[in-house]
Amino acid sequence: MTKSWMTASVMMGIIMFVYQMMQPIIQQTIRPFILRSCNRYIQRFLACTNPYIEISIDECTEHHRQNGAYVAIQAYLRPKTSELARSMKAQLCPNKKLILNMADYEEIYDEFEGVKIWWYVGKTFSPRPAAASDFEHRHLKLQFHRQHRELITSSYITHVIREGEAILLQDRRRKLYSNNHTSWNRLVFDHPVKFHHIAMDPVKKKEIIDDLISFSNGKEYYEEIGKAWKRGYLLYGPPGTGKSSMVAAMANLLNYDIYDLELTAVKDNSDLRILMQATSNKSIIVIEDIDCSLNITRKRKDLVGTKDKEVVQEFCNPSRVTLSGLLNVIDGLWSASSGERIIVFTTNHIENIDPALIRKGRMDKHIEMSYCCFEGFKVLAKNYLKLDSHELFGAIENLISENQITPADVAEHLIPKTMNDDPEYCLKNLIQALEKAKENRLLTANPQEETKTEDTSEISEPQELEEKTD
Ligand SMILES: Nc1ncnc2c1ncn2[C@@H]1O[C@H](COP(=O)(O)OP(=O)(O)OP(=O)(O)O)[C@@H](O)[C@H]1O
Ligand SMILES: [Mg+2]
Repeated sequence: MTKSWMTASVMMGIIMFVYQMMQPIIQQTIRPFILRSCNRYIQRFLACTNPYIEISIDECTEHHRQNGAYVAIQAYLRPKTSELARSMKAQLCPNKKLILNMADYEEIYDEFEGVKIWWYVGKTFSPRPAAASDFEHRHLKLQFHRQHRELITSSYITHVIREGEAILLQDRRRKLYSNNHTSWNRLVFDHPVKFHHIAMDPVKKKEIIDDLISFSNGKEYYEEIGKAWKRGYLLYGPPGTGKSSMVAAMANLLNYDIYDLELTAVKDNSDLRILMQATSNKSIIVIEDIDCSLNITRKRKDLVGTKDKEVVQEFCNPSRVTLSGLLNVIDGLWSASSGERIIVFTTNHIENIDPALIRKGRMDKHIEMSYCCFEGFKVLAKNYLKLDSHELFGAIENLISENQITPADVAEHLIPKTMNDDPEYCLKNLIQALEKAKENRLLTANPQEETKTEDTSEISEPQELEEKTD
């Protein structure tokens, strides 16, 4: 009996000794291993019982940059936030628009193809922030039932980001860039003109709008046919017929920036290449008065010695940009970039432009901006006088069909000059000007019948215009 007690005591002593020896190993490896295994089983158990999946989108990337996906999702959620959230954060944008985002820890739901999805704004804190701004880390968490995993990961997230980007594009302030030798200066582009302000044949206007919209929605189509996603427009017509206004209306319709390229400020072809490469997608690159910008007019040699304003300008022009340089840069830009771009040339003298510059494929659509027609007048009367009809419209219709008057001239007569100028007064003003122009035209056609000489109409007559434009 005593012997067995002694053996047991020795055994206990050995066990205690071995345990003491093993303790550090148990603490450092075995215990964490057991805990990790338990944790994994707990996680698995929870995953079996919790059917929801979460996706987290951080506000900033690892390099402390703003995460584009977060910004786009936030924009997508804005309409739902203002409708559903109970706690929101208000922010004033540079365009003076108030936007509402979800406040921290707020949750809202969304629905996609009949599936319910929850969005939640979470926040974590850095124990050792590198900077004060690094202390908080916000994230958006998306939660959905696991049976919709395929739909959410393959379609919903793409849909959210695409929609969010479209909202951001709509909200952003567009830019107007103008160039010096090799760089662009940026201004906010706030021109208010829209297509409904443009006076022109309504059928032609609709055709242009449709063309622009189908271009801007044509990413897949252009990919499919293997063509760079670009389109060229040539706007031609007399001064004051709305060419520059049309470019602004195009930018407003498509939400594009405008690069107003002044070729006379560009030293040579290589500087032109640098400038063109610095333009961004979703933009209109416009070269105004292309025929006077460069030494590229077709009749340059024939015109030497004349007093034509453009010819003088042409020979004073220090730019060494050439026609072939311009063609190479345009074609190079188109073939090097797949982005959405429009290039517009405007001119008063289409006949002076080298056909190579405006051939189809470079300038896909040639749009003539011409004198004001009656439909155009109605647009201007609506814009300036808020008139849809008036008893004087009949007289104006007849007079407009007999005269060539630019929309700029019509606008000038319609615009009230004082607070007391009512719409009828402005219409009478226009009628008077049109009658004077008609009289003038008849006199010029038949000088013998000259009776009055004091006419000083501001309206351009066809003969005068031809003199100016030749
Ligand atoms: N078609 C038009 N529709 C509405 N307004 C027009 C139109 N054409 C001209 N205007 C008015 O006349 C002003 C001058 O027009 P705009 O500068 O667009 O003409 P333009 O064709 O570019 O002339 P230019 O050949 O001299 O550059 C505009 O600000 C606008 O108020
Ligand atoms: Mg213009």
